[in-house]
Amino acid sequence: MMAPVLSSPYTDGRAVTTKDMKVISFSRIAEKDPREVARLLSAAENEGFFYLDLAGKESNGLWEKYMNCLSLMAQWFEKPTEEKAKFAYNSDTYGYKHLGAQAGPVENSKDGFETMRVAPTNIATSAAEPMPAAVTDNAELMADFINVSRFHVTTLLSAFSDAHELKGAARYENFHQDAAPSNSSLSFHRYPKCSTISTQNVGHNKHTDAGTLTVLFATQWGLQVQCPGKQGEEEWEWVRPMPGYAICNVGDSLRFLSSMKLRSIVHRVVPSADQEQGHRYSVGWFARPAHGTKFLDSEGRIIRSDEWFSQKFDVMRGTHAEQRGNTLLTGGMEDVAQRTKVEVSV
Ligand SMILES: O=C(O)CCC(=O)C(=O)O
Ligand SMILES: [Fe+2]
Repeated sequence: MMAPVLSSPYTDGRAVTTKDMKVISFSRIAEKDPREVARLLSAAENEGFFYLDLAGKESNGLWEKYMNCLSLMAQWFEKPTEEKAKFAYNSDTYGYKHLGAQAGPVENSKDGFETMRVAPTNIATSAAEPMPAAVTDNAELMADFINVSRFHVTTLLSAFSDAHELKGAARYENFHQDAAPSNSSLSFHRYPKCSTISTQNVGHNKHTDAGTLTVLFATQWGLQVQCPGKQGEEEWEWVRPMPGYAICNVGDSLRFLSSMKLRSIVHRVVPSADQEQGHRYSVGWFARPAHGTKFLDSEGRIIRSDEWFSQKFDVMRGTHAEQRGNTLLTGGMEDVAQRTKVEVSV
């Protein structure tokens, strides 16, 4: 059973302002309702983040699929680290990532999450680098979760293609043929229980997502987005967890493919009151274009999406000083002052 969503991310329960985000009905997008498509486009062009209401039959039980897969993986995360580390394959699309492998939200800190990633091609027991039994024994469930997530992404991408009047191979969904090799991946994240005042091995450093669209599932506080504040400086705002709704965001690859018409939002994860009580979990379907897809990036280069992806993950593992040196971490969404700011606390 899922615990109820806490009313506040703060341990003293104080009221919180949350980011006002559009709620898009997936059913209406699937039906090509022009008003809903216009709202979707406005969310992607102006905000870069939106809630996706999964209640309709068109969503094919996606929320329940997420809950079933998460409960399997939450049990798996209980295993000792040495056990989990057997599935670390030095890949950013499949296998285990240990706590602290990337830079954290605070200067000189390391991240506070473990990840188990499942690539669509990696579920079969026969894979050269096998997944844990929690995945292979439930291959159908995992494949179903991935396929239905994919269907959601394709439907959204197709709405963007229509809105941007793209034809044939130029349509966004056509860079995402299921059979084409890509870095698309299903990621299960666990942020171990911690105190909200710790700064080492907590949270997830600021970033934009490397791929096209992310469909994120989370029922606990922790996620924050960067928004222009009153003083002209960027400020962090909390994203309210909403059971039954996925949180979608436009990644660098889709922004670049759209010639910057669509926007990404810089986001991060910091410890919240939930994490004083137990681990925090989030699950993401990270859609990424087929290998070889080319675009103009935020460094002014024509680059392949798979190359952008691998450079970005290298930067995420780098030091904060290295991250300040180019636009890769936040995809060019920050001005120089913001990008080079040293974060001394969260
Ligand atoms: O854990 C979360 O809620 C967000 C994780 C995230 O932004 C990511 O993995 O790209
Ligand atoms: Fe992200």
